[in-house]
Amino acid sequence: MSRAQLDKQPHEVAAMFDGVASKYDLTNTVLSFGQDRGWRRATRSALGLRPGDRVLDLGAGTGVSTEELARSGAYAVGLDLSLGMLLAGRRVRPDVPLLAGDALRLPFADATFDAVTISFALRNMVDTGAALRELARVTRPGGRLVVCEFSHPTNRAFRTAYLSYLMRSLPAVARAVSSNPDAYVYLAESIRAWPDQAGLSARIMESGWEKVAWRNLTGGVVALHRAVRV
Ligand SMILES: C[S@@+](CC[C@H](N)C(=O)[O-])C[C@H]1O[C@@H](n2cnc3c(N)ncnc32)[C@H](O)[C@@H]1O
Repeated sequence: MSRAQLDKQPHEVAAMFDGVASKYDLTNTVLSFGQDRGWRRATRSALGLRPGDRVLDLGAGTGVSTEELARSGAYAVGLDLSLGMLLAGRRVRPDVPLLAGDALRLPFADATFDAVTISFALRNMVDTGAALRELARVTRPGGRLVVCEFSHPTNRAFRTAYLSYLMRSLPAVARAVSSNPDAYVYLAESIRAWPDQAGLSARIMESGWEKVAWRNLTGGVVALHRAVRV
């Protein structure tokens, strides 16, 4: 897959997720060996939410990540570009507020949220810096950001085994489970091309955020980056 194919335009990304929406939650749990639940709990905990806080879950998809945030007693709202993902979410999570919209033009006033978060979606955005700046715009000064995203395992032997799983086994498993296996070839390629923990940290710092720190989950398969709105 070429770099050009990885740089998908927003309507192409939305169409790709429309195609996997019906089995998205199940496929995630299978491909991550059930680790996804722990990653979502860790994201909620890193946000330090208090009851009544307003939190935006950007790239919420089916609302599986938004639902976890609401467990803290915060008012959690999800936003996504793919109507297919939102409709699939509406069917199984009718109580989770989910809105249609684009990360680069969020339909919220400045400083609306106490906290913002994005799980496994920043990697899909054509302009990462612009999405992070737009998240900063809708967050109050001192508000928190947590990015939960695939990253790069730190142990060399584990990294080699993981890359083999990513590039060989994952597309094969996706062929058996998913309604759109090509989307999982894109997933593997986009993870490999994504910046490492320090690289993403630098990008966040350049985009309206300070006090950036990260924590690896599952040996660095996923990293949680925390930051505070300048
Ligand atoms: C891998 S899913 C993540 C869903 C959910 N957050 C989770 O943790 O499972 C990525 C989501 O990002 C959404 N997305 C990609 N680009 C977007 C954009 N520009 N604006 C809003 N959502 C976007 C996609 O439609 C997709 O539903």
